[in-house]
This record gives sequence, C-alpha cells and structure tokens, in this order.
Amino acid sequence: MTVQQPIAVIGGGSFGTAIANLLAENGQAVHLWMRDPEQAEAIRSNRENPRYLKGVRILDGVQPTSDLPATLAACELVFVALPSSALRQALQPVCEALTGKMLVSTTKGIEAQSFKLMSQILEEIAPDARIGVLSGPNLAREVAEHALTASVIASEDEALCRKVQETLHGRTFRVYASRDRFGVELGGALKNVYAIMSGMAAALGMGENTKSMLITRALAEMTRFAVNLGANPMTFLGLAGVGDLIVTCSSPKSRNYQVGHALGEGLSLENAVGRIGEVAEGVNTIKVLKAKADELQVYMPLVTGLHAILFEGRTLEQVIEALMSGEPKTDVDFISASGF
Ligand SMILES: NC(=O)C1=CN([C@@H]2O[C@H](COP(=O)(O)OP(=O)(O)OC[C@H]3O[C@@H](n4cnc5c(N)ncnc54)[C@H](OP(=O)(O)O)[C@@H]3O)[C@@H](O)[C@H]2O)C=CC1
Ligand SMILES: O=C(CO)COP(=O)(O)O
Repeated sequence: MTVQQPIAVIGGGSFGTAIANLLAENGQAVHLWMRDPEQAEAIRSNRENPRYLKGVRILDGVQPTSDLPATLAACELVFVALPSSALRQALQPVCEALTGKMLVSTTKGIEAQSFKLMSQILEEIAPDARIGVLSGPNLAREVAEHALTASVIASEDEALCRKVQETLHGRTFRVYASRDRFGVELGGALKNVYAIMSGMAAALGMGENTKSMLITRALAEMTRFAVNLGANPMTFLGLAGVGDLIVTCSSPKSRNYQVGHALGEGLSLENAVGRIGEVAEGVNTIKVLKAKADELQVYMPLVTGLHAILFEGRTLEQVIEALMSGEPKTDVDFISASGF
C-alpha cells in the first residue's frame, strides 16, 4: 500500500483555512502552516480558527503547524495563501526547500515595486519549482460552508493541473483547468479594485443600473489593461475573470467591497482598512495599477477615479462628474483592438 503524501497550505487566514478543510474533506492529510505558534496550538486544541473563520470546524485531517521547513520537507504539493505583501518575505528564506515542489498560488495581488504577480515571484525565488495559480469566485466563508463553488487551476503543467483537480475537486467544489496562468492570475488581482468601487456605490445607495454599469465597464477596463500586457481576453470571460468580478463586486462578504462600503459611509481609508482586520488586496493594487496604466498609457477611467478619491483628495462628486461627462466611447472595444 502506498503511503499518501501530505499537502501543505501556507497561510492560516480565511482562505488558507478554507482550502485546508476542503483537502481534508477529500481524505488528504494537510499541514496548515501559520506564523504564530500559539494560533497553531489553539486551532489544534479547539478545531476552530476563530479570528478568520469563526464557527467553522477544522477537520481532524488538518494539522496546524508553525514549522515551515518541516512542512515543506514533508509535502510535494504546496498551496500558498498568504497576502501579497507577505509572500516574498515569508518564502524567500526557505527558497531551497521549494525546489521541485508543485507551488500553487491562491494570492490575488501584485507586488508594489516590481509589478510582479505572485506566481512570478514564486518562479523567481524557486526557478526549479512547478508553478500554478488557483483563482475564481471563491469567497472563503462560502467555500468553508459548502456553498456550491467553482475555481480554476491555471498552469502550463498539465500534470500539476490534474493533481490539483484530483485533490481539491469535491462534493461542493468544482475545479476547472486552464493553461492561461497569466490571465487567470491577473483577473484575480484586478477585480479587487472594482470591488472597492462597488462597495462605495452600495453605501451611497446607487441604483441597480449603476451597479451593472460599474461591473460591465470594470470588465472592459481590466480586459483592456490585460490585453495591453499580452493576456488573452477570452480568459476574462471565465470564472477567474467575470466570475470573480461579479462575486466580489456584489457581495458584502468581500473584504474589498467592505472597505469600499466603509469609505462610502465616510470613513478614512485607514479606518476602513482597520475596521475589516483582514487583508483587502485592492487597496495596494490600485496604487500599482494606476502607475502601470499611466506608464503604458492604457485608458482606465475607473481606476483613475478611485485613485483620485483615495490618494489625490478629490471628492466622489467630482469624480462622478468627470466620469459621466467623458467623451462617448464604443461599448466592446477591447477584444478587436487587441487583434485576438
Ligand atoms: N478570503 C477569501 O475569500 C479569498 C482570499 N484570497 C486571497 O488569498 C490571500 C490571503 O487572503 P486571506 O486568507 O483571505 O487573508 P486573511 O486576512 O484572512 O489572513 C491573512 C493570513 O496571512 C498571515 N500573514 C500575514 N502576514 C504574514 C507574514 N508576513 N508571514 C506569514 N503569514 C502572514 C496572517 O497571519 P496572522 O494572523 O499571524 O497575521 C493570516 O494567517 C489574499 O491574496 C486574498 O486575495 C483568494 C480567494 C478567496
Ligand atoms: O477573492 C475573493 C473572492 O473570490 C475574496 O475577495 P475579498 O478579498 O474581497 O474578500
């Protein structure tokens, strides 16, 4: 009888915990790494992660740990569920232990200075590793509470995609495969910015027409940007593009949406972020995205508007006025313009 290898999940926040539980539900032994030994001990004893997923029972197959080298030594398949601001700093010191591993990033952010996506950072610090990205409309609490959910594993490494499908695909979680790692990962990072805007619009009591316009123009804008970077626009019609955009822009469970809602209620950015107490990646993404869009001269009026409100002292009224009085444009312009 072959002994099953455990699977590692790096990051004991809401998404890492939800993914670890799904794997355990499918009969996998899981090492869930978190930096705080006391948190690991408390989860081991109480089978709950009250800070990030209160009320969800952590299955016996999940072994919480704070020993990163031992976790990586024991596991071939490694899911990374750290905030984008922490990924490089947490994994660079153990880069040698990543050699030859299957590394799957679930992190939806962009590195500030380099504009690198998280799988590109993994590739840089572990050039001999096999790399994939898991992304889609996957609110952690809904995943943990067994809402019927679908996700995408994206990699050019077909064996890695199959392995992730075998281990993660279950009763309530469907895993689709894609070869477009860049497009899938970019979709997950970009949509967070528009979720902040949608939360703001909801707090201000804007109508359903407005919410729909916002989501659709967000899709146009993020696709236009992605095409400019060489991504395939068709990926943005899938789960990791429009799918994730819809869920994050419509759900009060999204932390990015919550930050936007708090801003719409009149809180400062600092207080809005502090009130959530979990990572809202869109706050950092908006800065790097605005700088990159300016550099590439990609037309992104929504990003420009949100940036002006958050960091340039403009009022929402001024930004809405500018957006609505802009020169009329063509509806679906981003696919034909790319030559795809
Ligand atoms: N939550 C969701 O619905 C989904 C999230 N994602 C993505 O997953 C990523 C992680 O998000 P999520 O789990 O929600 O985040 P949370 O805010 O829920 O948790 C963050 C986790 O990261 C840990 N952490 C923070 N800084 C460091 C560090 N320097 N070194 C080691 N660990 C650190 C925290 O530890 P500590 O408690 O000690 O601070 C905590 O365990 C994000 O990029 C997010 O976009 C993707 C899909 C869905
Ligand atoms: O990525 C997510 C859902 O797919 C989670 O969104 P938030 O980070 O805004 O909670």
